[in-house]
Amino acid sequence: MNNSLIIALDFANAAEVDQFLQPFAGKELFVKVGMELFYQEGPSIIHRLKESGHRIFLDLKLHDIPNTVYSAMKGLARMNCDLVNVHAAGGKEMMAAALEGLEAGSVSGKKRPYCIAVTQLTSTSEEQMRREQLIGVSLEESVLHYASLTKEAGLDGVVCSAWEAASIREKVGADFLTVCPGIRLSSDSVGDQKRVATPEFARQAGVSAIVVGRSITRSADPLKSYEHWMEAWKGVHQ
Ligand SMILES: O=c1ccn([C@@H]2O[C@H](COP(=O)(O)O)[C@@H](O)[C@H]2O)c(=O)[nH]1
Repeated sequence: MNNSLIIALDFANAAEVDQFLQPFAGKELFVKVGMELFYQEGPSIIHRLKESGHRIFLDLKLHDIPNTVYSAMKGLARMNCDLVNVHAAGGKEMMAAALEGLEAGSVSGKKRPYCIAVTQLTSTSEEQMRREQLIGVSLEESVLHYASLTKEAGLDGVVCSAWEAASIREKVGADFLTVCPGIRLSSDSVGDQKRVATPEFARQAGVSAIVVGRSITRSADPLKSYEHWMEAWKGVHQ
């Protein structure tokens, strides 16, 4: 899990995924399947990606009452993904239920998937959080609070921006996963993301894994772009 670059497969259907993955034939990637793709293709896309040897982050960000999340996670566990997630805003009881569901549904003899919680979306700014969520502390304090709740619920880590990763590691522990989207090269457009960071910054902050979508998936040459990203991200890890 550590030092991974996870490609966000934000595509409308399996045909688009196949087209994107064509130049990567023979490479074993770490990919993220989110709502857009999963809601169209369902579990079959997970099975296909697994058959090709890819590791999978199933990014469905569950957020509901504990009983519902327990049952949903029990079902998702059967797909044997590597990483799944919930929203920390659902609360400690909901997060603990997610973990119980995962353990109950996991394929026998296999380790359950890692389970992490979204703190504040990387598309949320501090000003927006204060105004819309009526949270009266700084964004970093809010993220740290959610990270502590997540740890207390027994989960493996959080989704956060690279800006909060070092404080989270300091507060919650170095083995607690920090999975960070909102990563951009300095030449990339930021789009809808608010808390962005470069891969170099993420690496220096000790981030466990970065999630990269459009910078690779929308590039004219995705394989070249991926290799460039791997160099920027992994360079110093080697
Ligand atoms: O806080 C979050 C949680 C999830 N995401 C997801 O990551 C990717 C980022 O894609 P880019 O194209 O690199 O912006 C996307 O799938 C989001 O759903 C996030 O960005 N922030």
